[in-house]
Amino acid sequence: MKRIESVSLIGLGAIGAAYGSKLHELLKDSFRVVANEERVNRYQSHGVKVNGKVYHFNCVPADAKVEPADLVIFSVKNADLSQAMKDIQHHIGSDTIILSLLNGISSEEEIYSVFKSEHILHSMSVEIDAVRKGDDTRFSTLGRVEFGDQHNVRSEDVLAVRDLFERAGIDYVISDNILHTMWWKFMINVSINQTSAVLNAPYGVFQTLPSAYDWAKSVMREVVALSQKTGANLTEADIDRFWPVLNHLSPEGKTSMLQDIEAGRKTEVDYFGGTVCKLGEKYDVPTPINEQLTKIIHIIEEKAACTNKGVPAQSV
Ligand SMILES: NC(=O)C1=CN([C@@H]2O[C@H](COP(=O)(O)OP(=O)(O)OC[C@H]3O[C@@H](n4cnc5c(N)ncnc54)[C@H](OP(=O)(O)O)[C@@H]3O)[C@@H](O)[C@H]2O)C=CC1
Ligand SMILES: CC(C)(CO)C(=O)C(=O)O
Repeated sequence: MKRIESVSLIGLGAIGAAYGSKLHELLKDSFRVVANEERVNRYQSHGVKVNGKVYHFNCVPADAKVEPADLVIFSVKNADLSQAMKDIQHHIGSDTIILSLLNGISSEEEIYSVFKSEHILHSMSVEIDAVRKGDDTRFSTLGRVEFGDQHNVRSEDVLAVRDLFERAGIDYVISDNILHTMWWKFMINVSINQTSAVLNAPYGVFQTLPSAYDWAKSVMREVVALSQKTGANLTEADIDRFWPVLNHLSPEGKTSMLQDIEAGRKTEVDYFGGTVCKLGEKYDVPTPINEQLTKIIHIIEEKAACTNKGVPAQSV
């Protein structure tokens, strides 16, 4: 069996730092964090905090020529993926396994279009409630990584990643139907990320207010309808499967999209509601709630961009 002895990760944010802390504890300096000079200086001068503990990861500048890693993990936001692929290219060799922990349903394809690698696994992290403020990440649960081969076979790569997760103490599930798994997570993000962003609501609001969760479910139903056309075939039972997951998250925890809104960053709305609306047009499936959510979130982003530039929104 292939054994993963070296891992390179790009995107030391909430997700990257949370899983990175486990990989660093296992692999020490064979776990490398790739970043540009400004980020490397920042990570090296203060370290990165995960649940109160300061980590000094082995940071490698993006332009350094290095030995390829056994496994490369992407954990940037979708809009940063294209730059991240350039920055981490020296870490990807012909045998390197690639995992993308990005939400949405397009990152694996985007990575394939650049590296043409047969070693890209599909994956997603679920039931994790990591919240990041600057370089300080906290989580109450690390959840699990669900991953699999695009043909749903237990390939050598799948078994190698399973072995790594066992050694690192990262919970995982190997999916037998990766398309369905990816779409299930997509449905959750389209729903809970976007509704939490416009309601300014941490998980506790959805756990305790039936009206909020009912609305979130109506967003999921648009994705269920679409999935019937794409072959992912989600059903009402898949919606019901999210309730116990939601209740396992910290009431104070926040979706990655709400964290983006609060930090005045651009969100991943184009990869969630934006994608739903495009697919809705393609397959002639109505997606009215996603259309409104997408519009509202774009407006919130525009307001934040004005604030960031010091321009009052009313003068634009
Ligand atoms: N947070 C969560 O609970 C979950 C998030 N996800 C998904 O995981 C992905 C990452 O989300 P999250 O961790 O929350 O995002 P964050 O914004 O917390 O982290 C992204 C990190 O990527 C860094 N980055 C961006 N571009 C580069 C680059 N070229 N080189 C090196 N570093 C780079 C950013 O650095 P800087 O800050 O310096 O710009 C930032 O630290 C998203 O797709 C999200 O939807 C999935 C499950 C749960
Ligand atoms: C499912 C959820 C909401 C938390 O793990 C997530 O994926 C996110 O915050 O982006």
